[in-house]
Amino acid sequence: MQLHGTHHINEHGHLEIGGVDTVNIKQEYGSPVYVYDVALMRERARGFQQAFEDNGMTYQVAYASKAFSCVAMSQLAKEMGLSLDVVSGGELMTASKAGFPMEKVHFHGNNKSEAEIALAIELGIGCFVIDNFHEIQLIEQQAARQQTYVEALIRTTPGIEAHTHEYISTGQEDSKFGFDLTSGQADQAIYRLQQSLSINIKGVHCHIGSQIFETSGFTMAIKKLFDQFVHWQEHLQFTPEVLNCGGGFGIRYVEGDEPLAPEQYVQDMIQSVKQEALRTGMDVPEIWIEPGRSISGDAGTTLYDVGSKKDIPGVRRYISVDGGMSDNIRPALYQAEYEGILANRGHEKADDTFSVAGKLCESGDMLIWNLPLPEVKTNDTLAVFCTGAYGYSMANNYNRLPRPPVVFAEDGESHLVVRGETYEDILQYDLSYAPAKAKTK
Ligand SMILES: Cc1ncc(COP(=O)(O)O)c(C=O)c1O
Ligand SMILES: N[C@@H](CCCC[NH3+])C(=O)O
Repeated sequence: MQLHGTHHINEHGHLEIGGVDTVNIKQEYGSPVYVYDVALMRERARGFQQAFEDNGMTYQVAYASKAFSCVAMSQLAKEMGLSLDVVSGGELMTASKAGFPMEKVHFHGNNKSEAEIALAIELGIGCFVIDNFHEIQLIEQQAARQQTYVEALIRTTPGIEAHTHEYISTGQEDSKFGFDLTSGQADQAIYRLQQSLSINIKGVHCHIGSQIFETSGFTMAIKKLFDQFVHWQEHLQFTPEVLNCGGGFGIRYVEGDEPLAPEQYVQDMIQSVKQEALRTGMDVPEIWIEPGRSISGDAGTTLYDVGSKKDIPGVRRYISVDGGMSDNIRPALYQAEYEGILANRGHEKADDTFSVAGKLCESGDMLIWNLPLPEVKTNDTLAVFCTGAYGYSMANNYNRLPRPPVVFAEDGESHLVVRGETYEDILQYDLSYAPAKAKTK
């Protein structure tokens, strides 16, 4: 079992994260609980930044807050000198509440509402990543209403779609996002934006997918975009100042996952941009990236309490935990795989395999199949690793389970950064139904 960052087994045989014993964390905050290794998030973010700085590049590393967003995470992103990618009014308000510098916020989304656009302009965000023609119109209306103008990138679909560690070329018809390059939609969008009095188009964005293990998809996209840059310069006199290559850098969830070091993705990207600039005679643009999973993913660990057990002789041994697809929907949604250990007995040898079931009313609510563990007992603490991205952010109240708290651990201290939901929270939106007259047929 490979432990990440500050995760290690201490002298009591307990898993420790950020210098804090996870057995104590479970005792103090209850379970399930998401625990983040803050030092590891700092290391990941710094790795990306350093790679740009070592190459003397002008850059922005925007944390994709969809991976894990809360006020404390936005504050940490601010402290780490990151920009922020948001995709909704909710993520935008979270950044605003955290005092995140709005000029470093990039607003994404294929269906931003009028209200979201108005709010973003009011708050003074750094730029919109424009996805479609409808959005151009909405932004223009809102900017005119607020008597201002905005900066923007256009999101393009370069015809390269990455599926985990594979990539395949696809046509624009397969993506709901962005302006297609080959059909001329992107050309039309640029022309349209050049006429705009309220939108300044400063560059181009593309995002080819998520959990990518190699750099060839990125380099192919960069090549395609530079061909387009030449075309735009010739025909539209448009030269992008910014090239945003998106996110999607993979992490190691289980044995067999072999992501590159974060710096490597950036190195290859920079090299490819420089090569393409040389080939086409264009200037090297600013490079922006948007990592989500690769900053918060392997920093997060979920602690559960083991409850019931069920042995089916000759078939399987099940253990059930006090959470499941409500706090981690990824196994049910994507057949995502995870590893875990008993956090209170980390030094003991695994001598059998157990399949970890959630407590929700679905057979598909399985977190891990056939996990090697020592003989599991009720009230053991199960730690499931790499739940830091798209765990809390995709959590839900299925079966009316309260969402777990989030704890940041660093330098031997734990901090509650999102409190766990209570039954009162679950019930807070419910109103009674008491019609004056009972309806009769
Ligand atoms: C536009 C965009 N940027 C960034 C990301 C972040 O991706 P990841 O968390 O895989 O780095 C996503 C999600 O895939 C995305 O859609
Ligand atoms: N939510 C997905 C990834 C989607 C990324 C957002 N564009 C996951 O958990 O892997």
